[in-house]
Amino acid sequence: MEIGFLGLGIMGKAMSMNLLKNGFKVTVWNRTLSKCNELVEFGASIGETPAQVVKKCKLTIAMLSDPAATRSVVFDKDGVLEQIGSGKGYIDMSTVDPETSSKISEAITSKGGAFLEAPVSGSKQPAETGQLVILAAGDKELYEEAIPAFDVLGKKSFFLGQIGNGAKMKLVVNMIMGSVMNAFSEGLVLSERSGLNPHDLLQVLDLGGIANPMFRGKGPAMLKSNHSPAFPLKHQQKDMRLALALGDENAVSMPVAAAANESFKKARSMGFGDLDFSAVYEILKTTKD
Ligand SMILES: NC(=O)C1=CN([C@@H]2O[C@H](COP(=O)(O)OP(=O)(O)OC[C@H]3O[C@@H](n4cnc5c(N)ncnc54)[C@H](OP(=O)(O)O)[C@@H]3O)[C@@H](O)[C@H]2O)C=CC1
Ligand SMILES: O=CCCC(=O)O
Repeated sequence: MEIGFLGLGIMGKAMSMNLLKNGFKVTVWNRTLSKCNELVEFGASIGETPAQVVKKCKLTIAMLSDPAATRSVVFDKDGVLEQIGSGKGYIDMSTVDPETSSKISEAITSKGGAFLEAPVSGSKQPAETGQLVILAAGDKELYEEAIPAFDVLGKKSFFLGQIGNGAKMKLVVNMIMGSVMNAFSEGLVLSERSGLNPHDLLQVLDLGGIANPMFRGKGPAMLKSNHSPAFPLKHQQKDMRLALALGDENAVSMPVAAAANESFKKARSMGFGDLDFSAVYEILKTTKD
């Protein structure tokens, strides 16, 4: 199957590379076109615009930064809408809000195309090793058609029903993750400031009921102030913002998430947006009375 792939950032590059390595023909496009070259070395073709990619491929996947980017790639000149139509499918795997996803769905289906939202849980390494968790919703037939690709990209796919449910699930998961990252960072700083060895804290956490891959994977690097980006902080803050908006719409009080969002905003304002979201630790570490 020939697959189109739009967006070769941290995630898109790893995911499209994985598809290539597993025998799919892939045509790639990225706003900064030079980022396509590395994929070409592994057998990818280049489309010069999103419209060109959709024209060539029956199925096109997008993995873009945020709602503005996903809307632009669909609705702007040379965008997806110019070539989508009957017999073609478009799958947006970016993390966006349900409203953005619905608008894109309406536009694609009104031209006769099929649409699936399919954001993912899992970061750079799971993307490289095909261990993502896929949270799909929308066109069930397109979901079935995409399963061979999803089986390469992920360890488990969920079909969650109507458009918006994939986006909501992803935002809830990342709202929890962002809040936990703040609590974890506060714990690391508190252990250090109160005279404990934070490496001991990591070991204690790992043996108890709240042990998890995030503490295990990121903790040692955080203590060295290594925040090499797997999941950029600016995207985590975007997800907190979108999750808080979902909370507003549903009258759900979320004071913990709101406080976490403030920390991520502060970290962005200090220039940490392109670092890993673990860099929120740095703002807590530098705050003294
Ligand atoms: N990194 C992670 O761990 C995870 C990320 N996600 C989500 O996946 C998506 C991608 O994340 P990630 O790969 O980390 O992000 P990156 O910041 O690494 O990449 C963003 C991509 O979006 C493109 N882009 C940005 N703005 C525009 C625009 N206006 N028009 C066209 N293209 C645009 C960039 O193009 P260019 O190269 O030209 O800048 C790039 O290809 C996000 O929604 C994120 O929340 C989901 C799970 C995990
Ligand atoms: O959206 C990003 C998720 C990152 C992760 O699951 O580690």
